Order: sequence, then C-alpha cells, then structure tokens
Amino acid sequence: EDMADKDVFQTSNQPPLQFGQAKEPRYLLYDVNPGEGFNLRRDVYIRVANLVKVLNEDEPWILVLPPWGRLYHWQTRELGAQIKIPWSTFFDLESLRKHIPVIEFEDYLKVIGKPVIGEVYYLQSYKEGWDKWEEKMDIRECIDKPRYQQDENGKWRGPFFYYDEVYAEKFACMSAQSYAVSMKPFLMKNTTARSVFLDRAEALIHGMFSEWSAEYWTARRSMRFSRELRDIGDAFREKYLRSNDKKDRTELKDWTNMKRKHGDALGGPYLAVHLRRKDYLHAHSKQVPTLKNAAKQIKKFLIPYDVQRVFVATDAPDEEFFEFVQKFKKTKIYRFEPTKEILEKYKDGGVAIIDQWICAHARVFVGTYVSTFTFRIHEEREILGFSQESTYNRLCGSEEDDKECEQPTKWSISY
Ligand SMILES: C[C@@H]1O[C@H](OP(=O)(O)OP(=O)(O)OC[C@H]2O[C@@H](n3cnc4c(=O)[nH]c(N)nc43)[C@H](O)[C@@H]2O)[C@@H](O)[C@H](O)[C@@H]1O
Repeated sequence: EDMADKDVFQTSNQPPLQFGQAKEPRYLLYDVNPGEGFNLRRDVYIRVANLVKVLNEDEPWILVLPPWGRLYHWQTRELGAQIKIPWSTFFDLESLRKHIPVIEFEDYLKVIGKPVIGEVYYLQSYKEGWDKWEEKMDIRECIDKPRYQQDENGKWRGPFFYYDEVYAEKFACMSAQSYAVSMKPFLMKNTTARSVFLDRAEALIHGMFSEWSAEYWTARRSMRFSRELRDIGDAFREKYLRSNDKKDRTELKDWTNMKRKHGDALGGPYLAVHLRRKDYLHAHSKQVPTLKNAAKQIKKFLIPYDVQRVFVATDAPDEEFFEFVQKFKKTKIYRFEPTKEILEKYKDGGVAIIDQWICAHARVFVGTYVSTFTFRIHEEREILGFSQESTYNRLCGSEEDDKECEQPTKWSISY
C-alpha cells in the first residue's frame, strides 16, 4: 500500500500537495486622480479596503497603501517636495490591520524584490455615456491619453508615486460603472497577476449604502490617526483648551469593541470651527462667508454651549486669521501652530490632521459647506459619540438666508 501511494506522487506533474499551507497572497494597489485632495482620498481608501475585505473571504489579498505625495494643498515651500510619504506618518497601521491586511508601498517593493507591478488597469467611464445605471466593466480603448507609456523594453512606465524605477508588465484601460466590491470576480478570475494596480480608483463607488453602511463604518473606524499626531493634538487641548478625554468623555477604546451612542461624548469647553478659505472663496463663493460674517455666526453658538474659547482650523493665510481674531473682544481664539520639528516631521498633512483631531473633540463644531475636510471631522465625532446637534453645523454664506443655508446631512454611525 505504501508503494502505491508513492507511485501516485511520482507520476504526478504537480508538486505534492502540502495540506494546511496558505495560498500565496496577492497584492492590490491603487491610486486616485492627482487633482483630488487628502480627505477625498481617505474616502477612496474605505472603498478599496472593503474590496480587499471581501476578496479575503476567498483568497489572501494584501492592500498596498499608496504613498502620499504632491497634493495641491500642501503648499509649505520650505518643506520641499512632499512626496513618498508613508501612511504610518499619518495613520495607525496596527489599527488598519484590524480590518484588512495592509503594507506600505516600500515594503511591497522589498517583498517582491523588483520594482514591478503585474497589471495596471486605468479606470474610465464609457465613451458612449449611459442612460440607465447598471453595473458593468469592460476592457476598452483609452478615452484620454493615459498616464502610462511603454518603453523600448516593453515595460509600462507611469507615475507610480514618484518612484521612477517602478514599472508595470501589463497595462489596459477599463471602462467601469461599478461598486468597489464588484471588482472581486474580475480580480479573482480574469487576472492571475501577483499584483494588480487600479488607477483612478475614485471611479469605484461605495454602493448599496444601507446594506454597506456598517461595513463602511467598520473600515472608517479602523482609520485611526497615528498615536504621535493624536498625542500632539491632545497636549494642545490640555494646555490651551482645558480639554482632556476623561473630563470630556471622549476616551478611545479598541475600536473593534467600542460602541458609542449620540450624546455619550461631552467634548472640551471650546467651540471649533473649520474655516476653509483659499480656493473655496472662488469654488463656493456663495456659501463661504466674509470673515466678519463668520465671526458673527460663531458668536451665536457661544452662549448656548456655554463656551468662551474658540479653536480655529483653517487654511487661511496669517493676515486673514488675524483679521478674524480681531472680530472678537472677550472670546479667546486659538489655532494650532506647529513647531519647526513638528512641521518637518509630519508636514502639511500632519498639521491638518492635528487640526481635525482638535475639532473632533470640541463641545460644538461648525464646519464649511461640502468640504471633505469637514466631513471627516463629522465622522470622527460620530465615532466618539457626540450629539448630532453639536456636530452638523456649517457656516453660511454672508448672503445666504436661513432657508438657503441647508445644514450638513447627518451621517449616523452604524455598527
Ligand atoms: C472643491 C474641492 O475641495 C476639496 O477640498 P476639501 O474638500 O475642503 O478638503 P481636502 O480635499 O482635504 O483639501 C483641503 C486641504 O487643504 C488644507 N486645509 C484645509 N483646511 C484646513 C485646515 O483647517 N487646517 C489645515 N491645517 N489645513 C487645511 C489641507 O491640506 C487639506 O487636506 C479639494 O481638495 C478639491 O480639490 C476641490 O477643490
């Protein structure tokens, strides 16, 4: 009998099966339209993360985190080119890994051993447009001139996060009208590449919202800021705003077993406002108030919420900030000013996160019309358990009357 068994193995072309051995993981990479800002990119992460989540129900896949770089809003000149920034500068990777397997791009390159990506799919719409929504995806000719070109050795060169040595073996454009998770069958059956890169991943939509709502929030809750950035924000709260988690009832637990109800969190004794300026003065001129008018709106919140301090998160230049401060007499106005070390280490992106973190802990928050920077603060406050009245407020345009000035949509957390 022993001999018979042996024969079977010897005549087989396949290597003997080793039971219990894990399948080699495959890698999913992605990138977003270069014009998009930091906080929309965070939303795209959630969609792709949940795709990786469903892939892992059948096959091991690891999400490769796209290095941060050269965002339009990161304008501090002295920092030089803000590129190739790893996710760990901003986020807590251990926390992301409680949801799905992720690695940094540089670690991916080390694992693969060569600067290569198997296949790149550039997502685009359908040339002929569409009349009814249906899910579909097809390899098609590129509509626009793609950002990828084949070199004389047949290697596909492209932007790849400013890593010039990286190339892809295969490239195609793909017209897609698809939920992120619907890419699963394609990735499992239509390609066998060890790594697949989806460019313009913002084209994939969340999808089936009610059904996906809890999944959305699970991924969102895993997206914690790095310990260091949170600590810097917390130290500022304690020092200037008399705010700490114990008093404010905003203590963070392991998110995998943390559930808060609206109103559980009290928040520190300050109002926080996200005063978005710069390009918003043109992009949303009707909904963005003058500084004088913004100050007037802020003052109305101070008595009902019984706070005497105001924290300002803003992209405004100094002159505008000081002009804003002058509109207040008794109320103390604060903003976070990074030391040189903090700015050099965490860059414009890290400073913006510290601003968001401080806003997320305020007794009451007032944001800016349709800003994704504001939206991410709303979510943070949902996670911490703030009442929705204290969260979903926005500055109105100077000329907008109460009826026109619709307040932000409430996006309730679900578990
Ligand atoms: C209309 C769209 O609006 C989108 O912006 P929006 O959603 O506000 O939000 P984001 O896409 O994050 O872009 C705004 C960027 O500007 C900086 N910024 C804005 N507000 C603050 C702040 O209060 N503090 C600090 N430190 N930095 C701030 C920061 O780098 C942030 O990521 C644009 O990204 C799109 O390109 C487009 O213009």
